[in-house]
Amino acid sequence: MKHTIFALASAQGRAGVSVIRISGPHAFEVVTALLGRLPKPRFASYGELTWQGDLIDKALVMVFKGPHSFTGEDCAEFHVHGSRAVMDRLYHIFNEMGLRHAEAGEFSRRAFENNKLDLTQAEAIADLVDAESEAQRRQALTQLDGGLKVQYRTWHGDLLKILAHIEALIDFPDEDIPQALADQVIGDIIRLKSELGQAITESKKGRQIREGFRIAILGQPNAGKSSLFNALLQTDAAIVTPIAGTTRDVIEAPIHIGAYSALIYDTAGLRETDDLVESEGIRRARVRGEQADLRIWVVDSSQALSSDWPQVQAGDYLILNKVDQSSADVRDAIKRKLSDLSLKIFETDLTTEQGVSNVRSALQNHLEQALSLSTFPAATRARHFERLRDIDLSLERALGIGFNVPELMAEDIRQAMSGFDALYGRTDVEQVLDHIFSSFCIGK
Ligand SMILES: Nc1nc2c(ncn2[C@@H]2O[C@H](COP(=O)(O)OP(=O)(O)OP(=O)(O)O)[C@@H](O)[C@H]2O)c(=O)[nH]1
Ligand SMILES: [K+]
Ligand SMILES: [Mg+2]
Repeated sequence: MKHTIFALASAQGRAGVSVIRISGPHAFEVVTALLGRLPKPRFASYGELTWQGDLIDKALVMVFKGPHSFTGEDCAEFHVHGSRAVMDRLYHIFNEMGLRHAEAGEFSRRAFENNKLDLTQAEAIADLVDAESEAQRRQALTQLDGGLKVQYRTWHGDLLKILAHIEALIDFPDEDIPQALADQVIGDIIRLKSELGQAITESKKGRQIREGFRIAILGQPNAGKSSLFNALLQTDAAIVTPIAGTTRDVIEAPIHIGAYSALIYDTAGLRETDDLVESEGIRRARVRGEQADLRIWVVDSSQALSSDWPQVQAGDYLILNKVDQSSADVRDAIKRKLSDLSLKIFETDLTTEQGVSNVRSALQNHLEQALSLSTFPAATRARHFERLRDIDLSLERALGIGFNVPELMAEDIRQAMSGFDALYGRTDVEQVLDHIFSSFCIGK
């Protein structure tokens, strides 16, 4: 028989009220033992929790009868005063009663095993708990609501129909295959493949929303990169000095921009150097630049641009900094030199933060455009992206083979279908499930 498990469902630490959740076959016995009665399911009931004649706390108690509960098992919630002492005493009693403290993600895992959630929804719970930005919250909620599940089921159903048609056609000798039906099958695969292609593109945005849009600040030493980093974050997290080569490691900080979460990176100034430490910092800076979703180049506009600079690409931002020390003519010359690249150019004086608000509002517009989703919800995790890509490849193969060898085509369609099974968690091996649920927090 399954263990009855318990865990704090609310945040750790001292609080006005803390919620302890228990789930499993003995949940109701525990409530009856402590409260002296079993409240009507789904109704809050206030009373004294006592154990062996000792009053533990006064609490609000709710019970949920399985399968009409989060985990699908009998569940109970104790809303107690959130002190260390109350918690310690209750945990001790639960242990005495033979309950076990839940592992990370164990409540959600039980919900999944009892078919209360599929894997996409379980993942959405973890995301919702972790959500910091408005976009992350919306995305997780849509997914929890079954947005991805419904989409995947629809595609899975389409594949099933396609497979049934192919199997019907397998029985025809080549020359007798009804062409209209064969054409329809091919047309259906092409349509599905294009929808999938769109989902794969969107899943990149989904990941940027979930993990944070990565913005790298790059440029030569002393251009003012760390000054910009600090100005955007309104902190002094990065060291700013007149010494070229001050920043060595990549400094990363989360930043909220409108409804979105982003990660911003300050990096070492790019130059030729014999210094071992600095050159490692520069290597890391370049890597960040390549991986970034957006690059912001900072230039000291009072200095002439060296010939090997900048390595800007279309779509990058260019900050002409130190306008207090440069002339408009020089800045215009730089702009002319770079005019064939489509860059967004800004002028700043970072000692007074002049021009920073323009950069900030451009970033907000940029994220709103880059991350607006056409088909909501988007797949947000690498796991989804990889599976969708595999499914797409199976369809590609099926189209390549066509009705030359319908048996092989059917096999590819079956493979695509099993990709969706894995996405809802129907066929995934234990290991994958362990991996996914262990990343949850305890009490979820
Ligand atoms: N006059 C003037 N000085 C600035 C401006 N922005 C930054 N500085 C100064 O330029 C120097 C270098 O600034 P940092 O922000 O450390 O430059 P960095 O690009 O991070 O430099 P490294 O980390 O060494 O590559 C500091 O002394 C800043 O105070 C500006 O707009 N005008
Ligand atoms: K510096
Ligand atoms: Mg710096």
